[in-house]
Amino acid sequence: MPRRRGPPGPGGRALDGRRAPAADDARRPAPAGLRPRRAGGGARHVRPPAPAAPRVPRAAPVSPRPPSGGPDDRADDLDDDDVPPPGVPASAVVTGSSLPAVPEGYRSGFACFVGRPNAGKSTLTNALVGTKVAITSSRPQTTRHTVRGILHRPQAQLVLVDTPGLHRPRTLLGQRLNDLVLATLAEVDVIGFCLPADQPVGPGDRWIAAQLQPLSEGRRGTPVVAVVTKTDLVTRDRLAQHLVEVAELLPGADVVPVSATGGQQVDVVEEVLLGHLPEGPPMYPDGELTDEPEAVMVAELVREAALEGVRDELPHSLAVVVEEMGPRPAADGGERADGMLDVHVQLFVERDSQKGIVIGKGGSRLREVGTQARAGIEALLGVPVFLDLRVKVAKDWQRDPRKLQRLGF
Ligand SMILES: Nc1nc2c(ncn2[C@@H]2O[C@H](COP(=O)(O)OP(=O)(O)OP(=O)(O)O)[C@@H](O)[C@H]2O)c(=O)[nH]1
Repeated sequence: MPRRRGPPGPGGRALDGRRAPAADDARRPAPAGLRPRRAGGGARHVRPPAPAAPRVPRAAPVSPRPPSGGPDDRADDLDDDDVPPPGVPASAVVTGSSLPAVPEGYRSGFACFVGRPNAGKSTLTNALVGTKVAITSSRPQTTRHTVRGILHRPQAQLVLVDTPGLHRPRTLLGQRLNDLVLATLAEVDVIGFCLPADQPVGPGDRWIAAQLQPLSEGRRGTPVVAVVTKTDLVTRDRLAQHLVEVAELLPGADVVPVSATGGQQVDVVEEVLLGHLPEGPPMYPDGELTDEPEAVMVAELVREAALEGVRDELPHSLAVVVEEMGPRPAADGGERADGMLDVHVQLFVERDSQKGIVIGKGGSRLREVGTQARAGIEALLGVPVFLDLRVKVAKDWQRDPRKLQRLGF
């Protein structure tokens, strides 16, 4: 049976299905490594331009399996056949022949949000982009890979890189996520250090500040902006005190208080970040809001739904992989008029007891997760979706290098 791929990618669609106006050129950046190649010349980037190539599949190649409607309650361990190869396909650049003129003084570049888990980085990323490109939850360490959201302004383009929360790692996964963040920080033009106003500046923040110091003082001299998040949760007095603590932690840095959920000062964060970008042409086509592969976005929507209402260690133990995504054939083997997609998703947990929680009594919880996730996926893809969720145990995957690799970390 041939492997199937996902539907053609809807470049620029966000997790809530919103899509900016279509781009009039066909440039696509490459997500491998932080820097995409610049469409308009590439002078600022080290990598040589890739040969022009067709759009890459946005769904990970996956192992075929028969469609099925219900949860799989077998307690299997992860093995070579269980997980498809790591899910983020390398993209490629397609260079447009007629690029629009870039206004004089146009700026473009990367900003990265960094901070402790749960500091509000993803929520702020979504607020700045104006749509949902990253999943959020009240559970710490929700973000597990770097997510790019793209802001298009008449005089500038800002690529926001939302990173996993920096923390003292307790597992190999935690270590890998920290390494990913530190590698990202070394490449961006400006760093937004998020410090939630409702929590005192603590040892975790001081540790992050120490990681940032060599970057801001090094050859690149990357500017650090202190972004005090969740200001709606504290009184004015508490906020004033917090701002003083932050200014002491990061002497000389711009400090911007913001409430992403309340929409207060989001424009100021944007203005300050844009002010630190170098001059240069846009890197992404107009209208592109994210370069997340579709299969990753689908898996993230399922994980976001599954995170609802679970406690303790379970959020950390949950991993989600899209195994297969493809059009459901009509009865005669041709194409269905409604374009329905079959989407097969595997949820991994670390222990049998966790599996029971995720599935729920008689499969009730998994059904709820499926209903919520399906709504999000249908909004994203714009077609009806048959969503097949299965739960498996991949014992201690967060600490197992082989399993981590199979899960894309
Ligand atoms: N009241 C309030 N809540 C916020 C604000 N920003 C984020 N939150 C909440 O804080 C929680 C964590 O937000 P995220 O954006 O997921 O935090 P994060 O820093 O990306 O978290 P990790 O992925 O764990 O690193 C969520 O429940 C958000 O709704 C804000 O401005 N005000």
